[in-house]
Amino acid sequence: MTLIPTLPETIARARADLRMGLPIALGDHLAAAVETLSPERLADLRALGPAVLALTGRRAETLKARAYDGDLARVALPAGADLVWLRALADPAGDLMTPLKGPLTTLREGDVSAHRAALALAKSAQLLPAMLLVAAPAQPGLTALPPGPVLAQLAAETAMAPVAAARLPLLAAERSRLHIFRPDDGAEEHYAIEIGDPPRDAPVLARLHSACFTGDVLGSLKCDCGPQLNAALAAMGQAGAGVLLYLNQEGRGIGLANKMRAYDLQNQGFDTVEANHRLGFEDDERDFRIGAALLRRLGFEAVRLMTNNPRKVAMMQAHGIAVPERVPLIVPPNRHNAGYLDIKAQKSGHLL
Ligand SMILES: Nc1nc2c(ncn2[C@@H]2O[C@H](COP(=O)(O)OP(=O)(O)OP(=O)(O)O)[C@@H](O)[C@H]2O)c(=O)[nH]1
Ligand SMILES: [Zn+2]
Repeated sequence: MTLIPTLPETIARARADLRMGLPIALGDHLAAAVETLSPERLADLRALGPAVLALTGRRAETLKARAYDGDLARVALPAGADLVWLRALADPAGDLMTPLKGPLTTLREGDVSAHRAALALAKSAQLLPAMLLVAAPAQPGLTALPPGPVLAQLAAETAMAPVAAARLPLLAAERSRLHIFRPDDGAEEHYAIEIGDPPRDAPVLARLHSACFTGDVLGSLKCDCGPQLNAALAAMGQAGAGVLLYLNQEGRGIGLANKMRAYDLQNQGFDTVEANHRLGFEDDERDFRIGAALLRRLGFEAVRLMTNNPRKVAMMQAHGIAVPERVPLIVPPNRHNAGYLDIKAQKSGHLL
């Protein structure tokens, strides 16, 4: 029967539900995102049984909560815990103002697959990775998913289909085409800008650019994205050939809202890596398999990759794209981004 939603389609619905504040069923648990949960729904969920707050190991570290499950911690809700308490654990914005949230009691033993799937879904919905879970059966009308298969599906590579392409003369290169690719899992579309008519049997000058609304569109001085984007297009224009992938992985994959939370933490004195960790994310949540898949779909097998990030080179090679040459893409620092660029060199291995 083809009219029943597939697993990836149901996951896409679950992402939308969580973003709206609607709980979902994960196996024998109901799960809701703390960020979007209303007080009324919290009360209804708590009426069903003892509730647990699932946090990533990263967030638990900041909160000094024991993460017995390695990459995640299950915090038991004390009797008086309300939405203010939950949000304070979920969101590090107030950590410095109200540092003492504990002592927190975390659970050990038992099956954590629903909790792990819940956190993976929160990340894939670009919400704060903090999920409230209650052991209760699925309710009519709620999106229901099996935890194990959800985890496997979220870790799997998504197929990308070309949707449309057209000529798009650019300031940097008049002979350019913009290609749109759509994933089959209802997630973000990604773009490829093909400059000139690069031969498919030779390494192409290529750039994998991750979306940065603040840098690319607003000209933010806090990062190097805008100047890197322009420099890459200019180099390709000059060479007469190239391909720039514009990947909608804003904020290294955490989304613009979480990136602004990270910026707020940076204004409190934390660096770009610490800010991600305090929010409960890894330093870099991007899936670079998408870039390799798009290059292959466009017919490229080898790239001269414009990047300072050795991880990008390694990920291309690991996913079947040869990188015979890395082309550095250094732009002059300014007084707002010098610290950020230093941290990328020190902690993320960027070559400067
Ligand atoms: N989470 C987070 N993301 C940021 C921050 N500053 C910039 N970004 C994001 O970081 C990404 C920058 O990616 P790129 O320039 O493609 O990659 P890179 O890893 O720096 O490597 P290069 O190829 O050398 O530029 C974009 O998605 C930005 O939105 C920050 O402080 N926190
Ligand atoms: Zn940027």
